[in-house]
Amino acid sequence: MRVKICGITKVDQGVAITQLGATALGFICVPSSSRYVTSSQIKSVIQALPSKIDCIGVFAEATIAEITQVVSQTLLSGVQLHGSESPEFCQELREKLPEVEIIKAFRLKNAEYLSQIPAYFNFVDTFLLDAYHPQMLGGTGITIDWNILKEFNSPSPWLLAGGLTPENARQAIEQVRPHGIDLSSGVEKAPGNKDLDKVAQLFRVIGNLGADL
Ligand SMILES: O=C(O)c1ccccc1NCC(=O)[C@H](O)[C@H](O)COP(=O)(O)O
Repeated sequence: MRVKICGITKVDQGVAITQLGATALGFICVPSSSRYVTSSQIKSVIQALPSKIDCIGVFAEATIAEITQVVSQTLLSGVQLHGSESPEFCQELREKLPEVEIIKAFRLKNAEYLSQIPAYFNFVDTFLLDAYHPQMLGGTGITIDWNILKEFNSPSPWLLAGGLTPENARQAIEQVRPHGIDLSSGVEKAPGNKDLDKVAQLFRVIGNLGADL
């Protein structure tokens, strides 16, 4: 199972979280976020990692040129689109960056929001289902109503996000059965400052649960 820890801002924390077992790190490339990091900060973290894991840049309403510039300045392996990017935008990005994983995030207010997703099936590699907040784009700590995901079927793998913590992650995985999970504020001391004890607790709690799914 993929475990993505998002909102990495510090080299030592990126290294420690990789050693604890994360399969992906997320870097917030949205300037208005308190977890925002520059290309140079991203590169410093990635160059220090002890093993090769997925490194994902998170963007919202950025232009194709802005995204490709950050990817070319860093060693990002994937791009997460967290705004209202269209299927056409994803298609164009895929043509520009054929080797880069494209993750499209959806912020779900209710079950009807899931109906937007099929239009993206041909243009993205992975989906990320996150909680809806009227003012904040992500890292909100709000949990999705997992019941609305019972009917969700996707030909592509998908990650469950939104308010996951070491306390509820195991139940979420067992109930929702995603291909992976994404956590940010649930393993933080403050925005952008990860709590390594909580990250370690997370990996103890989920153990090798992924192997059973
Ligand atoms: O985390 C942010 O500050 C952020 C800002 C703008 C767009 C996206 C952002 N985060 C995206 C993520 O992938 C988070 O990990 C996801 O929203 C889950 O966050 P949380 O509920 O805190 O676990």
